[in-house]
Amino acid sequence: MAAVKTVSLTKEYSNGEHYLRAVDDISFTVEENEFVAIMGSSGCGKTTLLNLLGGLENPTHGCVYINDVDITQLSMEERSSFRRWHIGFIFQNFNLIPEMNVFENIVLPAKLMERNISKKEVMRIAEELEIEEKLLQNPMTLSGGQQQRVAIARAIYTHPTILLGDELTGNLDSTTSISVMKFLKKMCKKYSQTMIIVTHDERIAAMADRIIQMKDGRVV
Ligand SMILES: Nc1ncnc2c1ncn2[C@@H]1O[C@H](COP(=O)(O)OP(=O)(O)OP(=O)(O)O)[C@@H](O)[C@H]1O
Repeated sequence: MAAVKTVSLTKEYSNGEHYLRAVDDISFTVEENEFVAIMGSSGCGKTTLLNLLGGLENPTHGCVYINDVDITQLSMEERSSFRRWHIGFIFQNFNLIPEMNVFENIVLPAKLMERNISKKEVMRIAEELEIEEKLLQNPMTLSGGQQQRVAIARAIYTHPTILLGDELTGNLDSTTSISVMKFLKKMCKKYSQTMIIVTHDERIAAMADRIIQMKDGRVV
């Protein structure tokens, strides 16, 4: 079974009189346990594609299958529940909740899934990401790179089958980026996860099993 499959996936935005095809008729498959990097110049549609894969936007045409479920056919409510159980999303702007401390942010998706929280497991992940001393702090008091690692910890704590990341190491220096990616690869292997990331960083992309190159909304 493919972990992710898109069929003629298309997203058009209207800018007044004009239509822009940010994602233009993309069909591809990502296998279970595969690590794919999406690359391409600014504005070519990478973030839009990732948002469609994660069900955060509706396509104009086409379908997205995640674990054989066409998420474009789900209601908003069904899609949020599906996303919670199957997809981990690491956003470019982190989306951390300022009213909660770092620990509470990391375990929030698991709480929403009504799972038991293991402090030991949070600690293990936090140590790998070198944020173990920040767990009781407000995330807004952390550096951009530290906030990014909190967002990564939150996305992986529930071990989602699909991990989607938009420039997930964009705020980290190159040594930290590589070590974070090595850790994510190890976790994906251990928990049979599939990882799809958008990156501009050639060294990060080189760690992937496959690179998908985009140009003007298409896979080239
Ligand atoms: N909500 C929107 N409304 C109108 N146009 C949009 C919207 N979101 C994205 N676009 C346009 O769609 C195109 C693709 O944008 P997208 O953010 O997917 O590109 P990208 O490859 O991720 O770029 P970058 O590498 O700079 O982040 C761009 O021309 C952008 O202006």
